Amino acid sequence: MAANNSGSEPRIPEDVTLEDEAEAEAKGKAPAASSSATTTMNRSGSRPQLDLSGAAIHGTLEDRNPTILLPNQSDDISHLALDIGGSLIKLVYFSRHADQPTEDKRKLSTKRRLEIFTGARRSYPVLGGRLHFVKFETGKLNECLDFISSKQLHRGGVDSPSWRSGAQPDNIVIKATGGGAFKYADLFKERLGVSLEKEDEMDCLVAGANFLLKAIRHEAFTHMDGQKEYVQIDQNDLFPYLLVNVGSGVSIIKVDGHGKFQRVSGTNVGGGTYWGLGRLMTECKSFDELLELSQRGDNSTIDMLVGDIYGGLDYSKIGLSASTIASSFGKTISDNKELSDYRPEDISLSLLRMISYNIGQISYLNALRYGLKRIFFGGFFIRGHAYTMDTISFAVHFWSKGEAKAMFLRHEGFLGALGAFMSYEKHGLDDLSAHHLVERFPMGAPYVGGKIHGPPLGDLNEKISWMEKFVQKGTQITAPVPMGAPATTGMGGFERPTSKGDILRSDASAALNVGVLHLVPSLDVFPLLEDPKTYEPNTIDLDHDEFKYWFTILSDHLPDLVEKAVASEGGTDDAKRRGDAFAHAFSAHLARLTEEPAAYGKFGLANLLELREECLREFQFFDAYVSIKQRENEASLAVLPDLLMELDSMDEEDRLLALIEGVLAANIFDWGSKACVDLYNQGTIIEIYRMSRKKMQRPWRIDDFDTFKSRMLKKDQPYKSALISVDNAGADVVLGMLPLAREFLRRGVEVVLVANSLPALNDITANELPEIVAEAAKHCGILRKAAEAGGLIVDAMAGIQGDTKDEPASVPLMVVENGCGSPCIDFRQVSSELAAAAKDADLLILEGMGRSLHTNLNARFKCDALKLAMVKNQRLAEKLFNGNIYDCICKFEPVS
Ligand SMILES: Nc1ncnc2c1ncn2[C@@H]1O[C@H](COP(=O)(O)OP(=O)(O)O)[C@@H](O)[C@H]1O
Ligand SMILES: CC(C)(COP(=O)(O)O)[C@@H](O)C(=O)NCCC(=O)O
Ligand SMILES: [Mn+2]
Repeated sequence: MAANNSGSEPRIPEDVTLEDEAEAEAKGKAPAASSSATTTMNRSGSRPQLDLSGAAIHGTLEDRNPTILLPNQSDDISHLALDIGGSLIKLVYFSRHADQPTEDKRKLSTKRRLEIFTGARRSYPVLGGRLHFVKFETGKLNECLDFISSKQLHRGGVDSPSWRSGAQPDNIVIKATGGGAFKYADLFKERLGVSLEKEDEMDCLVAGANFLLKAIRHEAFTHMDGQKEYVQIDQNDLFPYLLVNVGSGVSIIKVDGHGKFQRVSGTNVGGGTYWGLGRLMTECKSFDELLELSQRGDNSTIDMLVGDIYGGLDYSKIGLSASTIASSFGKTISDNKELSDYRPEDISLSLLRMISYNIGQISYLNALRYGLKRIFFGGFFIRGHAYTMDTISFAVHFWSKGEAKAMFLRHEGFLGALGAFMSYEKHGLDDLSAHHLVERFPMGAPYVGGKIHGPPLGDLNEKISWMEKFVQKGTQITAPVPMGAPATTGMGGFERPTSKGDILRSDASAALNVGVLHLVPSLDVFPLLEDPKTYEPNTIDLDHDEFKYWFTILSDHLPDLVEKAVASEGGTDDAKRRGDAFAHAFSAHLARLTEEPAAYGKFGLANLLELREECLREFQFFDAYVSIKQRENEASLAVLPDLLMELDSMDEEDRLLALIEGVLAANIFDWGSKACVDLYNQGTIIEIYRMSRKKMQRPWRIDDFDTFKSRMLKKDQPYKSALISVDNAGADVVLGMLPLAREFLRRGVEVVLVANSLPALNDITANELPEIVAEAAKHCGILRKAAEAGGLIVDAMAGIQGDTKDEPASVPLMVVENGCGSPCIDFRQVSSELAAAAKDADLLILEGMGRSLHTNLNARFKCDALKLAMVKNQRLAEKLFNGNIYDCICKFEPVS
């Protein structure tokens, strides 16, 4: 964990994306010790390297976040790389997950677990952790040095053994690129005792861009007429492309492959020119101030336009409108005016247009020269600024007559630093794919519209204090995005920016655009997805109207959620503080997304619901619904024996129907649905369950039950292995899903129950499930034998009701975690445990609104799939099924 260094950390006036070390989610596993014992890792002779020899998992195999011991790892490992440019210093650093003991109640026998893991075990060359992105002004190098020093980044972070033992960082080498790696090498040695190992700037830019384009799903986007659109990059069709890095100066690189590139051109008129000239010509003290000014500018007072020359007319013969700039700053020659006679706003806009347009044009010419159609723009000049991107895109589009496409990168300014980081040998990043990376947006950095800046937020208390400060100030915890779509003439010119907002989202808040990248090597693509490339988890696009609706739903639900969360932590004053901070943080995210829906990349409802859970965890609410879940589990387990008896008295066909009805009816217990929560005031759990069952009337809104039943009754083609993804705690799992699982077991079908890795609303987790199964097994031989066979019940608990030794062996009942902490599931990123279990499955059952309606309703799988849910939201029922709230869905999709 970060040291509690409030007050001692440097002030960071630049945007920073800081670690959230409040909770750990490591799933990194060490590679098999033998396989890496002799690996040589030293590509370029630098010392920082991970020595994985002898690596071993420390702790029990059940640990979700096992500590990895690297006995042969020298203490001076560096997890930091720098790009020291003419204007800005960019840092990329890696923090390993905090070693947090996980309380794991799972009763899986080690033997069974090993069986599962044998299938899933692989060697993970990269350790689980997080990549952070931070920048400083080069002119404030000292702040950067203070930052590195306070976090001991040059010594592997404050958690590293060398830091704790107070060892000297002799011989530590840090990868660095950019001119400053040469210029400031001595200062780094003097201040931090570290040597900078220089990496070639172009190598780094290309390595960084290639990594991002390969590993981050929504890294690249187009920006035309104010519209941002993410572009899916096909890995097999990435090269060649043109990379234009707009930093202080501009580098133009033709990229043909990994490590294959040529710097084909460049221009000295770049970001430094805009900022430098702008500073001289206006009173601006910061780059952002200058950019902000441009948003209120009118360049027609400064630029000579076609209309100025043609008496207000277009020069239509060559396609130039009257508002096209004929000559940047050209008008100032004819007026008898001094610099002070011009508005700084107009100057800034003229400058911005001149430089952006010029860069766009030169880039296009180079693309033309090499026959390239795609141009990626990076560098901090872009700064995610809508008008800058629109201007560049316009130039590329205009000159290429739509043939070439300008694309931008979310990690625009960090290409070089990432590339330098990549140059550490054997960190394993090269092997990472999109499914190993999860981007999160913690409130780790102070961000607010206005000018509040502050220290990096290392610990929970600091974060809470920040949120409180915002509230006290009555400041809106979001900064508006002032730019509307600029009006284009379509004829080679731009009108002025149409929106007149005057605040550029503060630099610190812009940090939210780039989150912390969590490296989770144990995530996998679900192997039963029919086509992972075209798979889209979200059923409905979160467009403007849809977002507005969910904004209201989630905002309305907040007070109740906070109350539950605070109660789950004992209702203490500390919990109340954290509850308030959580509410403000989540509201701030919502407000941010309202301003710019694409702020965090391509965002669907699944992401939004997960963001809420992540926010809770950020403020250390690990299970807001814990007592509700317990209460409902107990009440449901008490009536389970009667239900099982009732089911056992039915014939096969009636029983199947009763089971599916039971699942649908019990899915009503959903604490995320407002309508359902209102219902809970009207009766006990069992009363509501009975009422819900009584109301089950076929045909359901989607009713494939008969086809499913026929398939189940096919005696010559029984299923072998069913993956059953469960949803909510209480009646949902106990009275709905467990009896269904039992039906499969009694038919000789192996069952793997799939549950969340982390809590989300009232969802049952994989940790909680074995106890429930064990409880249920006390009254049911089928469940008991299967749970024993699956290692779910340890020996001591077996034989509770008579000796089962003489009974025939059962197929196993197992539990695996799905890798998620959300009410939805994205099958591109599931636990390797689930991926391994899926290999033998011939039936997948998805249950609940989150996992089978909000997500995956249209997903196709390689095995038979049954999607079961009660629709607990009127709008969704109308939108998806032209139906009503409490409609039921039983969608069966056999593969053949
Ligand atoms: N906060 C900032 N301070 C200074 N320049 C900034 C800032 N934000 C964006 N910029 C722009 O980014 C440019 C630097 O981009 P960058 O990619 O970091 O290049 P370099 O490596 O040359 O420093 C500056 O010249 C300026 O135009
Ligand atoms: C979060 C949920 C998807 C959980 O549903 P579940 O998967 O448990 O069936 C659902 O509660 C939901 O969409 N709630 C918000 C809509 C509402 O309050 O009407
Ligand atoms: Mn749920």
